[in-house]
Amino acid sequence: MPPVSSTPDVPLRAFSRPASSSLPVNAPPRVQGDTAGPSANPLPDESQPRPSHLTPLNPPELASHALPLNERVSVNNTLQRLSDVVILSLLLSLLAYRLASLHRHGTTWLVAFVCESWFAFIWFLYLNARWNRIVYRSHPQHLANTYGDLPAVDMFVTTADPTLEPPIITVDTVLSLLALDYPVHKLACYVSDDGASPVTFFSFSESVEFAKLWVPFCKKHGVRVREPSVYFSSTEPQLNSSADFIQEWRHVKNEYEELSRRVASVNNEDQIPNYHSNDEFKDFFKIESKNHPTIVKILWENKKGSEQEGIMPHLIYVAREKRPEHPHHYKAGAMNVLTRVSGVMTNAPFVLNVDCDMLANNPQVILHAMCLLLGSPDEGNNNAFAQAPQQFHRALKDDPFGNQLVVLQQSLVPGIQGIQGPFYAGTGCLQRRKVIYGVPPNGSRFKKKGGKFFSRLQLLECSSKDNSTEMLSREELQLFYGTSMEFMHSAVQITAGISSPGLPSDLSSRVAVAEMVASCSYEFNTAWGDEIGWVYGSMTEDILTSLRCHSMGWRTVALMLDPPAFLGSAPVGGPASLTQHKRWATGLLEILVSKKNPVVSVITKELMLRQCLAYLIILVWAVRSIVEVCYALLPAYCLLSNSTFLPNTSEVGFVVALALFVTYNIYTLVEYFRYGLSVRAWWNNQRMQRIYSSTAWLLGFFSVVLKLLGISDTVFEITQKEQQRPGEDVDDPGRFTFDSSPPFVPGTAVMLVNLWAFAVGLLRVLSTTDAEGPGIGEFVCSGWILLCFWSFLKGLVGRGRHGIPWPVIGKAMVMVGLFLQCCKTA
Ligand SMILES: O=c1ccn([C@@H]2O[C@H](COP(=O)(O)OP(=O)(O)O[C@H]3O[C@H](CO)[C@@H](O)[C@H](O)[C@H]3O)[C@@H](O)[C@H]2O)c(=O)[nH]1
Ligand SMILES: [Mn+2]
Repeated sequence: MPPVSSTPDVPLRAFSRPASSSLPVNAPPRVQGDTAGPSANPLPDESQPRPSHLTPLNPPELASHALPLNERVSVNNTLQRLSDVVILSLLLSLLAYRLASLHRHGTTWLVAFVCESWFAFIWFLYLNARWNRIVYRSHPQHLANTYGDLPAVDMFVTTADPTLEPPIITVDTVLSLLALDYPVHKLACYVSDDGASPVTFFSFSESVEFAKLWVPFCKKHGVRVREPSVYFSSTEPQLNSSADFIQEWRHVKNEYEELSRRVASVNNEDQIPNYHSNDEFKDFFKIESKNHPTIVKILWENKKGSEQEGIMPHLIYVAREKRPEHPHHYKAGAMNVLTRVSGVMTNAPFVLNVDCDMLANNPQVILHAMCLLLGSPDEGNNNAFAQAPQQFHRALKDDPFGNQLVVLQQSLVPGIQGIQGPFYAGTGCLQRRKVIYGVPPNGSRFKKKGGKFFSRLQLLECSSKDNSTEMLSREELQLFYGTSMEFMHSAVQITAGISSPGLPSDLSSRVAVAEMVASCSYEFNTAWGDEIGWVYGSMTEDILTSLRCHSMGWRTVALMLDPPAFLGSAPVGGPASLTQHKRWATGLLEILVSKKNPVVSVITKELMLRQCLAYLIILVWAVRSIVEVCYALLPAYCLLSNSTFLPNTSEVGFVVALALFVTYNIYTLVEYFRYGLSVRAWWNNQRMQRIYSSTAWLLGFFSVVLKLLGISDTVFEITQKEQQRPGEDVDDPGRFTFDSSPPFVPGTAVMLVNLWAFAVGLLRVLSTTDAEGPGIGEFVCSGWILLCFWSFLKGLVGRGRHGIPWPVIGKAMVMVGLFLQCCKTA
């Protein structure tokens, strides 16, 4: 759905829409990428001197008469609130009924009571997060009037494995960033390659020549989607296009096809042309991806005074040092290295980061984001970052793996925005560099000055305001930032808000320093990974880092644009989807059981209570699995042991349970309709929710338990990125696939148990007239679970990737046997 414009009836809160803005909300000025002619770029023409009456203003000093950069709009959601309350009341009524009749029933009622209390708690968390809905509209056309001088932005892209993440995907993503509508000399793009792969490096060095064609082409013709594979596969020149345009279009297309052919033809270093004779590659000779020194390469420098100045932004390749004996902290470690490397090279006050498979889909994305971050405190100066929701391209129809997150995000993000703001999601986010350096928002101080670091940073802040950094000794600064003088200097500029960092124009002179700050011992005895940078200690470093930001008292804002700001790829197939959910559940539980959990931050820091409750929705995923599995086994248990866990049809409680079942499903269904989705998408999400919770989330729970017991550490398993697999599966890519990884075992067991129980229960009903024992409710519930696990049922008879492997079935059988034993002894 168009996220913002679908709410035309909303009352405006803070600003009224200025008469001068005739553009539709958030719509890009031009969307025809295939017609010739310059795009209606809201940026000031860089070649023209600025009119003298437009004085450039620094963000904090924005004049009050300036046209608003954004509007804050609160959405009327009375009906939503009402439905949320109705469902909560039904849940509470059911609980009350259970409590009142507990003495008449056995343990099954107690178990049901505990599970349903948990569900009521979860529902309450959702209710809280959806209560106040806020959306923002941004007006990039007003930026040109207000800001002659836009702040610089460093763009980070991470990749880690050329097999799971084919380099062409990363190259395409980078091309889409380089071509964004933003002054070229204000941008720099840094690529982190955790695989230290010569193939990835080769792909990038090959892409530079094409980028020099692509970036000017996009800007000249106002191309809508600036990722070449998407652009060329979805656009043809229109009939009325000029001959010149068509010729240019063909040329660029051919060059792109040539580039992708060259990149695709290289799978290992032996296939790289002139690999051994080319000096460019000598850093990669004989290195292992997990054991090598830092490699920093300037692929393109937008050099002042050179012939090609301004053709495209800087492009820098970084493979940080890796040694087997040093922990690398996965993506968080990579992001921290990029922060430091860019700090000593370009040191932009804003940082944009995306995952390797997440293309910039809206060329004005940075401009829109700036509208939410610049201006007066009212307008965005107090926002730490602008986060775009995760949206996906080439998404499978009807969301067969329930991982396109449409409803989850559309319903929660505006709600959380009404509290302290959306969470940092690891990708598609423009943030202030000073927030990464642990600087709290203006005027906000910690209630409890526990950490030495923060009081020192405050000291740092006041000392640098009067421009005398001597107040902090070099040793003290080192404790935060590490030993590099150059980096410390750059960090002080950022924390003090000095806008024009006096960095050398010659990037190559900074390579040696960059290599030093990218070494793996650099962070020893510093605040990196804790109070500075991306936070270590969780597989979901994004949420942990997000939590620190909100705990400092920052607000954040969602970047919901139409067309969407960024588009990523959602995993396809059972194994990849479950791997991702397992990592998320693991990482989120790691946060919940750590000292950095939000409950602690509410008490000791500036995290708002309601924001903490919003975080809990996701942090409890792994814990939820235990309850969900219990509840999924409950009907089977009753059918097998001839008992009940639901009120029978003659009791009032039955009506409550039925009403709950019906309202909940109608509520969620209506939600799917509201966002333009189908019944099938709704069902897929309902059933995948049940599948994730008894497979991936459960395994996530156990990996954290093992970590807490010190038995094994948690690992970041990279998601396989979408790849066109010719031949196989093209007709049914949405069909569930299996492999022998552990998450499939509990899922198979839950399915088998319910299958067995349903059959046993049915036989009993047919053979006796006993009025005691399970009733319609237990049958419906067990049948519902079987429907949810239908793909597992099909997996019993499926072949190849569509069949559950025998070892998995075997292990599941053992679990089923144990469960049946429990039912007997009960
Ligand atoms: O050691 C590593 C592992 C991963 N990555 C990169 O991290 C990104 C995300 O990895 P991916 O396997 O695609 O995970 P997703 O589950 O798709 O990512 C989501 O979840 C992650 C946390 O679990 C966040 O970091 C991501 O930003 C968020 O998009 C990719 O660009 C990887 O190249 C690294 O740079 N180094
Ligand atoms: Mn990803």
